[in-house]
This record gives sequence, C-alpha cells and structure tokens, in this order.
Amino acid sequence: MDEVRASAAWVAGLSSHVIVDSAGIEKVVESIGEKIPQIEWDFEGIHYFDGGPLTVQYLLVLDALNFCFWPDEELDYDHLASGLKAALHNDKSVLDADRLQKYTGPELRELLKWPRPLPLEEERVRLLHEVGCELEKSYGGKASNLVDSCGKSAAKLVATVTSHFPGFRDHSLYKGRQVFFYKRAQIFAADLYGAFKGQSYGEFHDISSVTIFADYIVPAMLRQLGVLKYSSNLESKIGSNGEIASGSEEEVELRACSIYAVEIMRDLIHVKSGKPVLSVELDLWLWAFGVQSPSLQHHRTLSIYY
Ligand SMILES: Nc1nc2c(c(CN[C@H]3C=C[C@H](O)[C@@H]3O)cn2[C@@H]2O[C@H](COP(=O)(O)O)[C@@H](O)[C@H]2O)c(=O)[nH]1
Repeated sequence: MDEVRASAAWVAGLSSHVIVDSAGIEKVVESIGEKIPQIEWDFEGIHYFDGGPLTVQYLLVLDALNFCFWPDEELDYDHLASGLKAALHNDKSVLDADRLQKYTGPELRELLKWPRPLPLEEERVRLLHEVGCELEKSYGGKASNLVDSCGKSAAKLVATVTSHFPGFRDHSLYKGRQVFFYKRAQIFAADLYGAFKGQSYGEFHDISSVTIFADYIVPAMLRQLGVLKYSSNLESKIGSNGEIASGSEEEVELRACSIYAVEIMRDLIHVKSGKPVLSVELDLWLWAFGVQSPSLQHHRTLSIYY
C-alpha cells in the first residue's frame, strides 16, 4: 500500500481541480477531539457472517462487485450485500468457484433479487467469472486459502489479490505516471478485519498500512467537511450530476486527494491525541456518515473500480 500512499501524495502536490485544505483538516481534527468516532463494522446488519471460510468467500465476491451503484437511482451497496447474504442463507453453494464461473447477467440479477439489469452488468458477470476461475486454479476454489497464504499481512493480501485478479488492479495514469488506488482490494482486507474483528481471517499485523478506499462517497463527505475544495468548473459538473470521465485529471485528483487528506488527518489526530488511529476507522466513519446523508452530491464516473 506504500505505492497507494506515495502516488496519492504525488498527485495531491500537483492537483489543480481539487485542493486539500489543511485548515479544513485542522478544524475536523479539533472537532473530533480525543474521541475518534467508532462505528461498528456491520452497523446496518446487512452482511453474511458465519465465522468461517464461507464468510471469506462472501467478502471476496462482495468486493469483486462493490462498485458503481449510482446509475440506478434505487440501487445501492446494501442491496448487493443483503442480496448475497439472503442467497447464501438459501443455498450455501451459490458462491462456489464452479458456480461463480457460470453466472449470466439475468442469473446474477435473480440471485440478488434485482428486477432489472444491474449497472455494468456484463462487467460484473465477467469479474465473477474471473474470481471463480482463479480461485479454482490457484486456491482450491476457496478464498479462505488465498487469505491463509498471506501470513496475516494486509499488504501481502492486497498484492496477492491485485496480482491474481486483473479486475482488482485499480490504477490510473496522471501526467504520465501510474497512480494506484486498489480500492476493492484494500476494502477486502478491511472487510475481513471488520467482520472477524481483527481475529482469525481478519487478523493482520499491518492493518495500519491500509489507506482509505477512494470511492464516490468519501470525497463528497470530505468536501462537505471543508477538507477538500473543488475548482468552480468541477463544482458545477458535480452539482449538475455531469459525468466525470474515468482516468480524467479531475477524477484522479478527487480520489488521490481524498487518500492524501485522510493520511494527513490521521497523522494529526495521532499527534494531538497521542493515540494512533487507523485509516480504516476513519474511512468507516466518513463513509457511514456519507451514505446516511441524502443531500450529499457525489461525482459520477462509470468505473468497475469503485
Ligand atoms: N470508502 C468506502 N466506500 C465504500 C464502503 C462500502 C461498504 N463497506 C462496508 C464496510 C462496513 C460497512 O458495513 C459497509 O458494509 C461501500 N463503498 C462504496 O460506496 C459507494 C456506494 O454508495 P451507494 O451507491 O450510496 O451505495 C460505492 O462506491 C461503494 O464501492 C466503505 O466501507 N468505504
């Protein structure tokens, strides 16, 4: 994850559409004080959890599909999580590697009990096939074997997931240079950590190396808090729900500045409170407030990465 942190800082240093406001960060840190808001991982009660390997399989599939819900105004992340949970309660074999390789779009819709085509449905199906195929080829069909192979290192897990599954290689180019986000790979590590409460499949000695997950909710939340400032052009595009192209400087800056700003915030909280804080905890706090704030306007980019 060093490459995520380093490339985000590099982009933030050159950024022109999005600015990280250090006074805004100071204000947020002041308002937090000594008490970092602690959010329960499954605060919505939407996740499948049985304490064993099937939960790991569930989380990998969940994060393989954890992107771009906004094109359907009625669809959100909760539908995906609770849909997979209900499907698993009904039939424990729905996420078996051989079955993952065969789903069609209409079958995936049926599995999630969603009445119409999902956004980027063909891509979702392709990514499911990729997960099933690679799990079968390299890990005996089990995501839990993949996690076991990482020696309780979140950094190794992210490196393993991104090297085995091309769909998780969330990166972009900015001013000619490769920048890394690895949103869904990192969130897989964080979801294991959260679901298993830092034990068993969720035990990582380096969970502090994970950054926030650059999606479309966290930048909007950071902007609402006064941590990010947008150029007037970008502001009006987002305000009018205009689409921002994947890979555009605006999109890369939105994501990179969010990661960078939270890393700065995290260091400042540590200095002021004397207590270390995880980016994973700050992410969950920002995301949980963001998704519960209906007026929050976020950027719209068609992407399989977030
Ligand atoms: N930064 C960050 N982004 C996250 C999540 C999560 C879910 N995390 C689970 C972990 C603990 C909780 O129990 C959650 O269940 C989803 N997203 C992103 O949000 C967007 C969905 O928005 P909407 O269309 O409104 O549903 C989409 O880009 C999705 O990829 C997170 O934690 N952090």
